[in-house]
Amino acid sequence: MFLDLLQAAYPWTKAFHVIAVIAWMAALFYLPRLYVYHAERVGDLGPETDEMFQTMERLLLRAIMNPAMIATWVLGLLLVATPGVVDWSQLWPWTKAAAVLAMSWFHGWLATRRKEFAAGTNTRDGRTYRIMNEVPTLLLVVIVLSVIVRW
Ligand code: HEM
Repeated sequence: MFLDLLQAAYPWTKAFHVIAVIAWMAALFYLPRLYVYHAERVGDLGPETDEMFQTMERLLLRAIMNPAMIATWVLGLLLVATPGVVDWSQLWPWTKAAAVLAMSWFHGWLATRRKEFAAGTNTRDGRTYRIMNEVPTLLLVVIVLSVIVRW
């Protein structure tokens, strides 16, 4: 019964999964960019700029990044539960799962860095955030190749 429902909803579940993924990725790309500017400029521009960055970072995390991650996970797991969608004897579900777990770790890493900026205890420089900005790009490539090429 529930499985029939999942099967009937499959294209919709997949469509909303991809929509949630796009929102999540947009935030995962933008937040480390904000951290680059925050880490590099805050000394020159004073406490008002610091507060403005903090507000942008908090809202991006709370209003977009967290809800988008939850929606991506819930809809993704519904797809996993849909009969005939995932064949665990193939390689692609495993590479995708590994990259998705790494993406979720990156999300948590960014959330911890936000708390440090809010407490005024950030120790990392702009260069570190520039480098970390590449992490979601690399993981995105692995995920899209996994689901589309299906090795
Ligand atoms: C968070 C946990 C996630 C789970 C459990 C999950 C699971 C799934 C499953 C089972 C499918 C269906 C595959 C098919 O019908 O062929 C799917 C499709 C898809 N996923 Fe995810 N996914 C997750 C996160 C992500 C992320 C982070 C991305 C991108 C960064 C992503 C991108 C996609 C895309 C583009 C498709 C559509 C592929 C197609 O058209 O066949 N997913 N996902």
